[in-house]
Amino acid sequence: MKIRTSLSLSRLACTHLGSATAASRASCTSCRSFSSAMPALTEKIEELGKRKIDILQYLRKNHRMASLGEVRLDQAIGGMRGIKGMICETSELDPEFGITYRDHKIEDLRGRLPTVQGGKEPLPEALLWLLLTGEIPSPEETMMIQQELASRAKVPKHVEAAIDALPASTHPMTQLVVGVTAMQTESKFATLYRDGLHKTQYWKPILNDSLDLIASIPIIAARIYRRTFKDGKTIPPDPSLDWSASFTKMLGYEDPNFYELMRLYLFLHADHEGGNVSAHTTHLVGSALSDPYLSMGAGLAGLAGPLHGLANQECLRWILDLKDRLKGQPPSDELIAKLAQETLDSGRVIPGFGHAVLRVTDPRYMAQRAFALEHLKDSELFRIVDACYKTIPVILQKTGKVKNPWPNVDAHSGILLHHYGLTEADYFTVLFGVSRTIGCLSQLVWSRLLGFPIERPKSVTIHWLDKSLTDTQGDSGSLGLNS
Ligand SMILES: CC(=O)SCCNC(=O)CCNC(=O)[C@H](O)C(C)(C)COP(=O)(O)OP(=O)(O)OC[C@H]1O[C@@H](n2cnc3c(N)ncnc32)[C@H](O)[C@@H]1OP(=O)(O)O
Ligand SMILES: O=C([O-])CC(=O)C(=O)O
Repeated sequence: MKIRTSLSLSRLACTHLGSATAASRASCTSCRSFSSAMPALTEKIEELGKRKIDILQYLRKNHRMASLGEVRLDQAIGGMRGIKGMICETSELDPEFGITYRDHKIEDLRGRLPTVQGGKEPLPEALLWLLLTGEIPSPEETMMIQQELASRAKVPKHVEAAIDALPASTHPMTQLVVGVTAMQTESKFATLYRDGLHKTQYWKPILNDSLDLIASIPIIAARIYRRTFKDGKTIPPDPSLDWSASFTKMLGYEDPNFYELMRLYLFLHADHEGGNVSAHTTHLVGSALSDPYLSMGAGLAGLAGPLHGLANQECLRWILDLKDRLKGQPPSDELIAKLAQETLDSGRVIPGFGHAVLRVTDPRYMAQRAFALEHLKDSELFRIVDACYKTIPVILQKTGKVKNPWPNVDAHSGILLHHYGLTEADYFTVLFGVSRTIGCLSQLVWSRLLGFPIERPKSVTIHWLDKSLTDTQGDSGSLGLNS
């Protein structure tokens, strides 16, 4: 499917050493780092980077010791909620309004980012451009990055072999982590670092590796799907299609409405500021100058946790369980309340509800709900999700401890995928992971561009807490408690 423009683009040559011969370019360390990283995109990132670096330098010089807030004991014990301890440029999460991508709300971008001709949903490759450059791309720029990704989409044989060495029953997220990590052999950053690349240049091969990985991860992900859930025969990428449609086709689906859903899905799940588990892990590992393949592999391992990305598979299971119990009857508040209470009583969480930062219904949930209202209004599973949307927050509120009783992104995605035939819940987080490469790797490019150091917060022992807090609060401490 084509974007709303016709543009013929050849691969752009390296501008760094404009007139150098191919042989001299191939032997030049700096030039090799530039050679295939899209000069038009690189220049835009560099331009914005200069402005941001100036601001950071000014702030460092004039406000170095300014406080961003105290750190309380409950935050140290409670997963560092609310501590402002890192910088992320690509997106920001407001508890009341949800995520903004470079200051643009989800619902605004759903009318502004380029789409395919005749389509409605934003193209994730256009979002990648926005996250990297801070600018909404033109259709021509979107086409440029789309073609760039299509030309980079390839997976070495040893990566396929590494995945194929695992039993087909291995959880798809484990296979994804293995595949992405095995791609590390391709890292240009790792090679250039060993060759002595100057630190101000790191971000360029990081960008180069990131584009390669974003381009290729759909091939890895589709291989996993085909070997675990289908006949094992792979379907090649289709360079005439956009990134999402080509991926969907590789999975084995060709419904244009499913292509639209996947564009929306891959757009919505891409980025959620810096502190979520997958982004923060990618950032942390990357701060040690591990390359994008290793950093993203680690981030994906974090995404595979049921309190984070894996919640979407748990959600579909929960809803299917409810459907079985309904035995064809319309969903009743009583039955939903009963199942929810059983889940809570057994010491489990209700998947797809709650959030560490959000205090409203996730706008990503609302975007999926809007899609469902348009495309699958009559689906039984949608009716169940709709009933849960009205019933579960009340039940969670009654517990008195859940800070956010409202649904998050994971509460909706499963039934949409299920509607188009992708029913294998264990696979859902892989789709999330494919999308998240866009956000995590854009963050990684920016972390290296801004020259952030290795991340290393301070930890303390319970003894240290006991001693320093009780000394300053004037009580005698808890030293006798366990004796
Ligand atoms: C893409 C994403 O990652 S979105 C999140 C996906 N995860 C889920 O949907 C899983 C279900 N939700 C949860 O487990 C949580 O709401 C989280 C992990 C998302 C956020 O956790 P927190 O920030 O610790 O939430 P909060 O401060 O509200 O937790 C307070 C208590 O409420 C409980 N709680 C929070 N959400 C839920 C829930 N959906 N069901 C039952 N209990 C819940 C917590 O487990 C905690 O209980 P505890 O004090 O007995 O340990
Ligand atoms: O922000 C979080 O902690 C979790 C989340 O919704 C995401 O990463 O998409």
